[in-house]
Amino acid sequence: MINKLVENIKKTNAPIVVGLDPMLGYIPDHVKEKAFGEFGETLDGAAEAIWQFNKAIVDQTYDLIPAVKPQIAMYEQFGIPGLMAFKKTVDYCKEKGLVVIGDIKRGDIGSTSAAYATGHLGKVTVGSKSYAPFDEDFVTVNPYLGSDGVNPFIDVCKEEKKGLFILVKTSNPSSGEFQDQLIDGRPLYELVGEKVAEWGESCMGDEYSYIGAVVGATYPEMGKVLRKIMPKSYILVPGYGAQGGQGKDLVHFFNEDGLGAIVNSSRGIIAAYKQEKYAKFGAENFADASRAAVEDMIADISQALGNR
Ligand SMILES: O=C(O)c1cc(=O)[nH]c(=O)n1[C@@H]1O[C@H](COP(=O)(O)O)[C@@H](O)[C@H]1O
Repeated sequence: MINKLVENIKKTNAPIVVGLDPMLGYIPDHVKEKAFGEFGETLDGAAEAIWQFNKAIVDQTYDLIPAVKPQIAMYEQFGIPGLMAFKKTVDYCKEKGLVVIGDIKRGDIGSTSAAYATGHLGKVTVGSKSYAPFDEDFVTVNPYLGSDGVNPFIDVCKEEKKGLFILVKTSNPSSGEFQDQLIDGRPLYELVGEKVAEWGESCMGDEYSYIGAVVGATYPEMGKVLRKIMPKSYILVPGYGAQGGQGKDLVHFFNEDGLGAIVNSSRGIIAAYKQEKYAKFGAENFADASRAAVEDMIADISQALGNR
């Protein structure tokens, strides 16, 4: 899958990911009214609204982008119907040729991680049959439990030719509370970055490893150091847009070949119609506003990379 991700990035010339984080508050009234008319103000109604919202955005943007990142929490909050909307979204995006990064941030003791990896990346066996329950291409993994919590994910990736993005330095304001703690004079995130590089060595695709890292756009200086520590790992960079990251902050997350990083924006794209800049589209044309926001994000990052 790392090869497909790199191929899609080269084809679109757009190192970006659209984050499909569909909170109900971002969904225009006309979409909600239609869904609630059919299913009532129920969990099924909410799930239908988020599915229709996602589908419209994917239909208007898939030709411009290499990948999407549905964040499972936004679906899980609507229970089983929400998870069904998650799965429908994963399948639809794959049909459209997009790489799907399931943002699930899992990680546990080995046997439990193995079950998460089976459910999200692998196949589960039921009697004589086997099923791929969620079937994302990549997932995000929390490495706090150490190697035996991460290895089951790596094993499934090797079998299924899939990939991981492992949390190294997260974008949120409190991320330094633990991640920046010094151990023998070095911050913990650097030690985790070294471990990601080591895990990645035995997991090489053609140019890059399928074991990648997450490093927030909000910490560009740390991104520069981590880029060097993990030269063969793709870096998923969230924090663009709504959290304040801009193209000019991101150049050092990329390698000299212009590859090596993929920048996520969720609210900045899916709720673009709510921003003054895109207000002219109106709520009716929310997906056109998302397309314009994708085009602007690509231009911003390309310009920053061109100027370095
Ligand atoms: O793993 C992630 O994607 C992630 C890691 C991180 O450090 N920071 C971060 O914001 N994210 C996710 O990236 C998305 C950011 O959303 P926006 O701030 O709306 O663009 C959310 O789905 C977060 O859960």
